[in-house]
This record gives sequence, C-alpha cells and structure tokens, in this order.
Amino acid sequence: MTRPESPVLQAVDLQKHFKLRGSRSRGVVHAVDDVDLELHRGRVLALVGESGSGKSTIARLLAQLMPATGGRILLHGEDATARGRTAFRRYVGRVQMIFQDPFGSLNPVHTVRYTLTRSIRIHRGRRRGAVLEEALDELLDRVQLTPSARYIDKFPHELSGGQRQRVAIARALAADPEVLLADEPISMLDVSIRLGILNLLQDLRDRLQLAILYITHDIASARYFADRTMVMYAGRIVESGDSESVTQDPKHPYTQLLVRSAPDPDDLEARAHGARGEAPSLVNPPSGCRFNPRCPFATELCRIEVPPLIPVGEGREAACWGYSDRPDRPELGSAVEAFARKGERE
Ligand SMILES: Nc1ncnc2c1ncn2[C@@H]1O[C@H](COP(=O)(O)OP(=O)(O)OP(=O)(O)O)[C@@H](O)[C@H]1O
Repeated sequence: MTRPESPVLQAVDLQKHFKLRGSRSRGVVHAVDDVDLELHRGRVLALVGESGSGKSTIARLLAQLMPATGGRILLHGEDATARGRTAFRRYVGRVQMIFQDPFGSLNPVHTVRYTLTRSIRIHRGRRRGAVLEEALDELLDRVQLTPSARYIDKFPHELSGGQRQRVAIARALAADPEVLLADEPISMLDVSIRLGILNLLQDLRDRLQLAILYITHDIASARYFADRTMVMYAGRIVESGDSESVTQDPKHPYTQLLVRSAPDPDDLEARAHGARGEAPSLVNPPSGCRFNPRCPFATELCRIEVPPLIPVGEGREAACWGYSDRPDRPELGSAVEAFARKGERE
C-alpha cells in the first residue's frame, strides 16, 4: 500500500468562539468546535452544511483572517500561526482564498489589469514591461479568459458573474499558491455557468496540483467535484469520507436528511434548509450531540455525551452513537441504516 501523502494544510482541534457583542453576560457563539481537517496536494475536500454551521468561519480561520480560539493550523506539518505582517504575507502566498461574491471581492474602480498586476507585484515582486505582460497573459489563459486582450482592460461591471469569478481566481493564482480556500465560489452565479467554474477549479487541481477546500450548501456538487466530503452541523464535523460514499450512502442521520432533502438541483437554499426543524442556537448549543433535538433516533446518551467520530467504513467516520460499540450504546446503527435504505426507496 502506498503511504498517503502528508497534508499541505491541516487543522487540528480547531475552535472559534465569538464573544457576544453588547451582552454583559459571558455569552459566546460556539461557531467551530474540535475540527480536524487535512488538505492534500491535487485533491479537493468539500465542507458541506447548512447556513450558520460554521463553514465560512473555518475558511477564515484557515486563511488566518482572524485568530482561532483554540487548536492549531499546520502548513507542511509546521505551526503556521502568522505572527506579524511578514509571516502573514508569506502565508498568504501559500494559502489563497476565493469568495462567494466576485463582485464584492473585486474593486469596481480597478481594471482587470490593475487587479492582477497588483497581485503579481505583491507576491512575485516588481514586474514590468514584457515580463509583466506575459505573466498577465498566462494568468488569464489559466482561467480561460482568452484572448486576454478582450478582458485585460475591462472593469468588473463590464464582465459577467462567471468572468468576474475567473478574474478573482486568476488574482489568487498570481500568488502561485499551494492551497485554494473556495468559500461557496458558485452559489451567487447563474446556474448555467456554475459547472464551468467547477470544471476550471478541477483543471487547476489537476494541472497545478492545488489543494482545494470547497465550501458549499450543495451536497450534490460535492459529489461531482470533491474527492472527500466533510459534513458540518452546528460547528462540528458530523461525517467524513470519500464523496461518493458520503453522498450515496450517508451514515449520520443529519447527512441522511441533507441528502434526502435535495431533490431539486436548482434550489440550493431549499436543500440547505431541508433538514427538519430549526438549526440550534450556537450560544447555548444542545448538550451531547448537537443534532439530537432534530434526530429521529436520539436517545439519552445522545443528549448527554458528544459522540466522537467513529469509523463507519474504509476512510469513513460518523459522529453518531449509533455506530459505537460501547456496551451502553443505544441500538441505533441498524435503525439509522434502515432509515437510509427507506429513504432510497421513497
Ligand atoms: N464575527 C462574528 N461575530 C459573531 N458571530 C459570528 C461571527 N461570524 C460568524 N458568526 C456566527 O458563527 C456561526 C457560524 O457562521 P458561519 O458564517 O461560519 O456559517 P456558514 O456555515 O458559513 O454559514 P453561511 O453558509 O450562511 O455562510 C453563525 O452562528 C454566525 O452567526
């Protein structure tokens, strides 16, 4: 067996608690708790979950746009916490982020040439003349905006949403990064052009061997695009595994609800909110498994103790007591499996 390559970027026990503003109490929002994840060269990891589950917070922590409350971020196995501007700039050269709204993330008063030149100069040093033109040409070519002359002097408002997102990706590539953190990169785009952007990211994964974190509401797109998928619920990872297995044979009751409530490929919001009931408060999250108030199988143990991630197949884990072999476990696993099979038949 070949040894799996060591991760490029890794989060260990990551935690983010936001202090509640204006409250005199010591209330905090438990946005992210105990998250471990690994990003590998030439691989896409999808992070899936409904709105407010903490996905963007993880991306922002990994981009070091804000400090974590706990845990560590490792780049090639070494602590990557950037202390000071120089270290942060070096880190950003390795780890780049793409945002949901390409219109908001591109400055409307600057042309594509200005935006890309700035990024090239920040990350690669001063370039001018023919060398700069060649670099600009190459970046636009990588994101399939060709011929480059057609796009280089345009302002963001003169481009379509998809073209703007391609420029945002080109700006990230100007740093020659190893990691791309893509926070819902297609959710604001017209349905007809979403696939084109995912195909482009796939091409960059393969050609440049980028490690990509793909954040999405849309579990179906995770199956199409990501090698592995992690499902997040209320600040915790509840399931992970290869994308095909997680989406076709979900183990955690939350993933099962997410998959079953995704009938309409165009309606991402309906999918995101499809699971029955309300997402819990993250100020006072439910004790035990955070999904227990919505879970049809919850037992006393689920209400008391947080389930660990339990192996549920090759390279797969689910944080559900139903799969534990504790002597006091509720006989949940088989019920959960039966529920998944019932879902398939419906
Ligand atoms: N700066 C902040 N201050 C206080 N609470 C915050 C802050 N940023 C995020 N939160 C809270 O943390 C939780 C997780 O938010 P986050 O944006 O990471 O979720 P998400 O899964 O990315 O949702 P969406 O898909 O809607 O972006 C939410 O309850 C949110 O209200």
